[in-house]
Parts: sequence; C-alpha cells; structure tokens
Amino acid sequence: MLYEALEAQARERLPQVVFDYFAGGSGEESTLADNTAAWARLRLRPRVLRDVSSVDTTTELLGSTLSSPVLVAPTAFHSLAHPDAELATAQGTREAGSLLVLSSRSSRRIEDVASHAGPWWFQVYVFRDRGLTRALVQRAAAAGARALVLTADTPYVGRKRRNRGDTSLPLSDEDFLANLEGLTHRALAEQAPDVTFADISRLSEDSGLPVLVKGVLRADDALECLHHGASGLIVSNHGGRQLDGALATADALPEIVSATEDRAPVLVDGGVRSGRDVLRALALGARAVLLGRPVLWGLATGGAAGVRQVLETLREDTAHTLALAGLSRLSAVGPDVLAPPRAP
Ligand SMILES: Cc1cc2nc3c(=O)[nH]c(=O)nc-3n(C[C@H](O)[C@H](O)[C@H](O)COP(=O)(O)O)c2cc1C
Ligand SMILES: CCCCCCC(=O)C(=O)O
Repeated sequence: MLYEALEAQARERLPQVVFDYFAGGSGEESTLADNTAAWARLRLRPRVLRDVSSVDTTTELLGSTLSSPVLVAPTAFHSLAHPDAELATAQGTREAGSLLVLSSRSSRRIEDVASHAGPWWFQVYVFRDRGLTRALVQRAAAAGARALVLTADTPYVGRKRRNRGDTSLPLSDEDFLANLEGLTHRALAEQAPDVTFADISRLSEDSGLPVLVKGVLRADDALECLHHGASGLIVSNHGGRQLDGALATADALPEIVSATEDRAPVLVDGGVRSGRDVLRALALGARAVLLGRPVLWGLATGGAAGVRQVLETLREDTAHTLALAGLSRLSAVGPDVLAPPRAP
C-alpha cells in the first residue's frame, strides 16, 4: 500500500485517541477490512504494445476539470490532525488540482475554507433542526460550493470499537460547532434520523445546487435517489464506520452502475489506496473515487503540503498503473481491464 509509512508517522504524531478516531471502524471492523481486500480481489488484464509514452489522467466531473479522478472525501474535525485544519486541506487539495468535499462537521467555517479552496462540494448532514440545515446549505452555495453531497448512511453515528463517541476527543466547542452558527451546545447538533429521499429535492431547492447522494450500496436505493432528483451517487459504506457487516464498496459498485445506466455519475470510496485500486474502480464503471484516511495522514504529518503530496502520489501512481495496463487515457478504461472472478 502507498500510504502505510505515512499512516505509521501519523500514528506516532497524533494522540492515541485521535489516531483511533481517524483509523477505526464500527463493530468488529469487518467492513473496514473488507473494503481494501475487495479491491485486491479484482485481477487486472493489461494490454501490451500500446504507445503509453504519455498518459493523461485529467477528467471532468459535473463541470469541474480535475488533475485525476481522485477527490477528497468529507471527513470531520481536521483541527484534530493539524492546527490549520480544513484551511490546509483545502489549500493542499487545490494545489494538487483535485476537488474537496467539505464536511458539515468541519472545524473551520465554510467561508474561511472556501477562500483557500479550488473547486469544492459541501457534504450535508441533515440536522434535527431543518432550519439550521437550510441555512448551512445556503451559506455553502453563497461561498461557492459547486454541489451538495447528502450523506445518507448516518441516521445515527456508528458505534466505534476503539472510541466511544466524540466525547473523549480533544476538540473545543468552538471547533466542534464551527459551522453550526447560533448553536451553543453539542447536544443540539444531532443528525436527523428521519432523513428520506424527499430531502434530496428539498436540499437542491434550498441551495440551487445539484445534489449527490453518498452512502448508497443497493441498486434499488440508487434508482430511488435518481427518481428524487439526485445528480450523482457515491457508493460508500462510510469507510466501514457505519453498519459493520455491510458489503465492501467494490462489491456493491457493479449493481449500481448497471442499474443506473449512465443516467448520472457514480463515484465510489472506501479502501482506495493505490493507482491499481483507482483503475479497478473505473473499470467497474465509477467516474471517480474519493480518498478518506490517507488525506488525514497527509494533513497530520505535513499540513497543506502533506495533503498535496498524498494526492499527487496517487495521481502519479494512477498514471503509472494506466501505462502498465496499456492505457494512455481514462476514457480507454473499460470492463475488459478486469479478469473474471476466480471460481470459489
Ligand atoms: C475520521 C473520519 C471522519 C469522517 N467524517 C465524515 C463526515 O463528516 N461526513 C461524511 O459524509 N463522511 C465522513 N467520513 C467517511 C468518508 O467520507 C469516506 O466515506 C471514507 O473515509 C472513505 O474510506 P477510506 O477512509 O477508506 O478512504 C469520515 C471518515 C473518517 C475516517
Ligand atoms: C457527533 C459527531 C459525529 C461526527 C460524525 C463524523 C463522521 O461521519 C465520522 O466520524 O465518521
């Protein structure tokens, strides 16, 4: 894996409780482990004797041109990793030519992060207070977000084996509530367990922005999201942090790509750690992938430069992998790149 050494450095630098919060999964961590294993199960079929002297990894996604099909996944509370928090993440992401999905649970204000960012989307947790949610997405739109990402898999926060909730994290109220204007107490910032498909069009109407839905693992849910106006889907199990035992994203992706038939871009995250994984995801029909924990390791060890390096390393590894597979551009990647699964 590309990021093992970086993760080890981050583990040394961060308080144990913070490292565990970032690295951990829910329950027995079986989904967390399966995310990486499922990518590795997919064997590649390289082409030979193609001119790969120049490989183009650039891509276009909902109107943004990106240096590679790798985006930064929304993750909460970056001040736990680095004093510059999301400002550094935004800067490093911009410098790498990538796109940041900013968490509702950021530890810096939307407007301040936006001033450091290139293209960015805003991840939405629908809060029990719908007025607060509306104000949040309207602020994001005013600050320049190009899309919303509604996280659908977190009606309640998954129970982590390593940490019990957020209470032990060294996080001030100011950082915890950075985005939640007017709230004075953490208990008021709970996510709504009654989120439904109707929230997709509501968020789009409130903000004027396209809405992608993150956390989809089934074809029937994917179709329902599109029916309710979603402009894209992110196949995700929250990095193995919500329902433990949920299937790996590499295993969920094919049925969603097949059911949605190019009606909207399908993205995927969870355990993507190399250019080979990026190629596998694209071969299964994903338009792009998102990277979670490795970005936190980069932030913790090097601030903005660390984030930039994580993304550039993966871009370079993706280009190298494409070349070895006999492919000089992303549009040449198709299902033929994958070998049939081995008989059980
Ligand atoms: C520490 C941490 C915090 C996260 N916070 C959020 C969040 O605020 N919103 C969200 O939609 N997903 C959140 N996620 C899930 C990520 O967006 C993403 O789905 C996952 O990390 C991808 O898996 P990976 O870490 O294996 O790359 C979080 C993940 C981690 C590890
Ligand atoms: C009460 C704070 C919960 C934040 C959840 C952030 C998240 O999605 C994750 O840690 O995973």
